[in-house]
Amino acid sequence: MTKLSLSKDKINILLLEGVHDNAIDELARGGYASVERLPRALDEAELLERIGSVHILGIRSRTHLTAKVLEAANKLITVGCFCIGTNQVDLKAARRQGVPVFNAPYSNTRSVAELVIGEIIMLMRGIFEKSQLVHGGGWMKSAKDSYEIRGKTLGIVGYGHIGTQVSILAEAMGMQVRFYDTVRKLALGNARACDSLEELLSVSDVVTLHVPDTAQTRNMIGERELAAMKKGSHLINAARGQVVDIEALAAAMNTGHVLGAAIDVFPVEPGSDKDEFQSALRGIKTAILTPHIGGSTMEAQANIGTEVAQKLIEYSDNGSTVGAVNFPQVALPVQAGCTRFLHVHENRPGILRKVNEVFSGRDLNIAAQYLQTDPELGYVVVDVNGDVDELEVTNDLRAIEGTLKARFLFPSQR
Ligand SMILES: NC(=O)C1=CN([C@@H]2O[C@H](COP(=O)(O)OP(=O)(O)OC[C@H]3O[C@@H](n4cnc5c(N)ncnc54)[C@H](O)[C@@H]3O)[C@@H](O)[C@H]2O)C=CC1
Ligand SMILES: O=C(O)C(=O)COP(=O)(O)O
Repeated sequence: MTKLSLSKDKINILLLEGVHDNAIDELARGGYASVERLPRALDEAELLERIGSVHILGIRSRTHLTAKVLEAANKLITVGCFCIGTNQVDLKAARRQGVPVFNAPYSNTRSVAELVIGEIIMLMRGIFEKSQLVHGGGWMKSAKDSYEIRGKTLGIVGYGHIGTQVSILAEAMGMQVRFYDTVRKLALGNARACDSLEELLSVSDVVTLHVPDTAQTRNMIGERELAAMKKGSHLINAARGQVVDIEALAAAMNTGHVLGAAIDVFPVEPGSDKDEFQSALRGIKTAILTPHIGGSTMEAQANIGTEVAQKLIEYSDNGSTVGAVNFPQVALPVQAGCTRFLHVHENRPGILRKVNEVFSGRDLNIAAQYLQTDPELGYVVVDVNGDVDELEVTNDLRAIEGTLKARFLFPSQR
């Protein structure tokens, strides 16, 4: 039977923000039963109170894992973001704690792309404003500012997993697609790259944003960029809230320069469904505002639940970091009859030698070893044959200066 440094029933798993049932089922199949699931995010104070006893934490986009929380997470071995974005986690602080962070890079991309396609038509026909009026007893039967999307130009900023799917769907409906990305990308179908963001903004009837939240994308759409958009055009943001200067967008919409917008993500989003949403866009009739639900479909959530739970199990069971967003990627097939040790350390000279001395000093045979490093971090997986005092070895590994984390996983299949 597989023996863990901590038996599976003692591994405490906390899943926040209503992670899908599939995650619980997958974890149960993997032998992990000590799982607590909460429907909401926890704030920093609540996290600080609870994190000390958590071994595996699952979150979505609303839980902010700050350096302070991670430093208090003495038992934490891994974090799963049950979404695409990982900007809500201080990834560097997690690395410093020797904690790999996983996400689901594809599972909700189609859902976002479909929402965007729907919004393009809603915006180009002024559906939101007209529908609101009808709800209030009004009747605005007019073709003013309403257009077919056929033949119009869609500008996609960020031609990654979501941007490319939007591109294909929009072309299928007869739109001309232009895109701008900082990385050279293969243009799909008849889409054409723009040389600059300014060029894209100046030719597009609808601009849709699909970039991650980075220092370069913060406020990438501000007053200047909005002014560079065609008069009467539309903006869609289902990427990250910080990408658009919301005050500047509200001003551009109030003058009518930007006719409509569909915004799913905001610089500040309510921590829970009970908190009031504040934004300068509230009340602007041509602004479709949605509560960060781009990836919130039954299909996406089910797939994400399975995908991320599997990654967490893989890491907990055998140390695989394949798919981790902040860690060197290591996967080593399980060796029969071996005990597996995992050692995460600062990448500085001499540490691997000291790790090996822990084993050679005991006359232990290393059956397999796999090391991956990046400029700051080293992660080594060591499989050792025969009888070994796991606790003693792990303690010696932990004593090596520069060690961030050390644990053992097997012996198995003896
Ligand atoms: N609203 C929602 O519920 C959801 C939002 N998202 C967000 O959508 C965004 C995009 O997701 P994916 O397409 O999966 O990401 P991705 O990583 O596949 O694509 C992002 C693209 O943006 C490009 N890029 C990065 N910086 C850029 C810059 N400064 N200018 C132009 N291009 C730049 C990258 O080269 C890449 O091609 C992420 O921020 C993610 O968090 C994802 C899923 C659901
Ligand atoms: O996948 C993402 O990056 C998202 O923005 C979706 O976040 P959520 O899981 O809906 O909180």
